[in-house]
Amino acid sequence: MTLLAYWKGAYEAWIDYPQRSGKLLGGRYRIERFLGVGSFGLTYLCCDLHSNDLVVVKQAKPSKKQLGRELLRRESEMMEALKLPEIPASYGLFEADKQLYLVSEYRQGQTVEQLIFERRAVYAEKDALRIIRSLMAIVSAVHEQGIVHLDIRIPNVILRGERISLIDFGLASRIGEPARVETEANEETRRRRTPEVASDLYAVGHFFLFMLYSGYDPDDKEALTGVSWEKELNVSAEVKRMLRKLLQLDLPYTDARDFIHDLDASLQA
Ligand SMILES: Nc1ncnc2c1ncn2[C@@H]1O[C@H](COP(=O)(O)OP(=O)(O)OP(=O)(O)O)[C@@H](O)[C@H]1O
Repeated sequence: MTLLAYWKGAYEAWIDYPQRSGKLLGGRYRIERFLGVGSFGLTYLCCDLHSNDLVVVKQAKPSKKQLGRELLRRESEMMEALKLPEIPASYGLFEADKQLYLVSEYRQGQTVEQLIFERRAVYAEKDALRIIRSLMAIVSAVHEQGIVHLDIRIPNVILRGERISLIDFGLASRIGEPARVETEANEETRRRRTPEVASDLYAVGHFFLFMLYSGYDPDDKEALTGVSWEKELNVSAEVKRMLRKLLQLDLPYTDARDFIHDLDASLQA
């Protein structure tokens, strides 16, 4: 690494350092807790002093300059366009101390990532099918409005009992618009980021695999490292068929409703 690259990295880490708990943003939102940092934003749980409600406030990462701000504006626009009960409501953007922030509704619960990796939740095939079915109801409603999420992953789905929420619309795009991927992006990134229905379904395929792997104990079996999910996971023939289509190993689904049809048939079986 060159000395310049080193200093640039150190400078960015410094300007992107999360703000402290207790600080008031825009004279209204008191930081309760830092929730996390993504590629383009810093997310905080805040108390809205006007309503006394907890809200989520996302700050465009200072080091990402104009691009970070543009993406936050887009995220706000997408959330405004998608008023669905399973998507946190957007309360709009504000600017303070030259920083741009997006305020949205806080959804209690745990992300599927936290449930699997921290709570050690284990999902049997039927449980996973039910959750994927609820997720697909949201995904399909998003698609019906001409939008694709493009970042469906286990940290972006929150569960609380039967209630499911899909968050993080930072990469959401209108179906058919040009892909916003770098020219040197690999095949996997293209599959996930091209603004078309198949990209979300591909991501749901991986989400589904994460849930099914939650019950996988490699000690139960011979050393299978490096062997594909089809050999490692003990799943029904119908689930295998759905996964192969989602993951584009067989002729892919072109519409979320076709996958939902197969899910319903499997759940009723
Ligand atoms: N509306 C919300 N309700 C509850 N928790 C939330 C909400 N939005 C975000 N979070 C929490 O904050 C974390 C980071 O938020 P978010 O995914 O929006 O940020 P990000 O910067 O885009 O991160 P990444 O790109 O790494 O997913 C989430 O994983 C989740 O735990």
